[in-house]
Amino acid sequence: MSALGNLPAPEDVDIVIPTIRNLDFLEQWRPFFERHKLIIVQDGDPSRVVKIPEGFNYELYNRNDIERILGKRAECISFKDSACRCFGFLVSKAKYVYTIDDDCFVAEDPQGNKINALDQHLRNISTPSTPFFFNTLYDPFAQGSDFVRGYPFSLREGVETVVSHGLWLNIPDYDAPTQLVKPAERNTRYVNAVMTVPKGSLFPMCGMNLTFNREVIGPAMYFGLMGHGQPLGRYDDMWAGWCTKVICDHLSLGVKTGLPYIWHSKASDPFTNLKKEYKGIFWQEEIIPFFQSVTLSDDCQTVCDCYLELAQKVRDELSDLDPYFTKLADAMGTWIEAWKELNPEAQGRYPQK
Ligand SMILES: O=c1ccn([C@@H]2O[C@H](COP(=O)(O)OP(=O)(O)O[C@H]3OC[C@H](O)[C@H](O)[C@H]3O)[C@@H](O)[C@H]2O)c(=O)[nH]1
Ligand SMILES: [Mn+2]
Repeated sequence: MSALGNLPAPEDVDIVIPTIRNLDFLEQWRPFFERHKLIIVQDGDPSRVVKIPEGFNYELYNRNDIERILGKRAECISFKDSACRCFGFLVSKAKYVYTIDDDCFVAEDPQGNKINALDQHLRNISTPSTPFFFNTLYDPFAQGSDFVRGYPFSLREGVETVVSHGLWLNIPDYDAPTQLVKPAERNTRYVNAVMTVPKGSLFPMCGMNLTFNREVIGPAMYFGLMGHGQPLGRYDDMWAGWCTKVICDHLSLGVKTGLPYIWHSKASDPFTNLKKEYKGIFWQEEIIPFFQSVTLSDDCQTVCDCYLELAQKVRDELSDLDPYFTKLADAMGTWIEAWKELNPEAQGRYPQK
């Protein structure tokens, strides 16, 4: 089946970029980005001037803006960590968000064509996902693909796709221990596939090259408390991904991963990363079984309701692991309060079925 949904209009897609750098990388993306609004979340010193190439339509927010807009609720937005990007999700008014790191450039496919990552994400998210039964020819809605023999016809309609997770050539998104033992490893494998993450399976969501339906799953895309004053780093996107996937499974919404690729240019320091990650490396051995065992009640009416129920479960079941999880559960609640105040129209509806 090659049903390619109608791609969203430029005004329906905002691009959120967290940054402690300058944004020269945008020059490479200009053909693909310049019709979209950029929401730039400037982390670190708010007095630093961020150089933004001419010709882009952007909103720029620094820590002072975050505190001005959110007041006391700003405490749920991380400082000195890329997790700050979720503030951009909060203030966007677009149906879709694409978030990308400022050291990610336009990649080329094996034929040497420049990859319009945003276009591929929008194709992914504009066609259904198939979480209930794995299609061995990958995404059946991609051009030149279909459902294979034996695939139940009753399941071929699929479900609404709300997340499209892209990948990275050159510097892969490895954790610090892997970076340390494989410092020279570069990802040169271009796998031409998009697939649905099956229902009941979690996945490590990376925020480097990610698109989602903000109106539906935005409330679950809280990049957890990291960075300054927190015991953890580099688990912000992972936390958002685990919460999102549990809620998507509950609401029969779809998550796809695979194409598009971007070219990730900078390997961050593995020793710094180890200091940020190390608690997460053993905590996640308890966190993953928690998310795998979570069941959400049927009377949750919206993603916001699901998220608040999930936050309560975090508070009840993970606080013995470390008091941090009580703080994180509180921050999840604050996030939803801020979301509801700034986005009353986007509570994350149940699928209309
Ligand atoms: O304190 C900070 C540090 C960075 N940023 C911005 O976040 C983006 C990612 O930063 P960087 O490329 O230095 O980190 P990586 O290790 O490559 O990124 C991975 O780990 C962190 C995130 O989860 C990220 O998505 C992963 O890919 C970049 O735009 C920095 O400017 C920041 O805002 N504050
Ligand atoms: Mn990077």
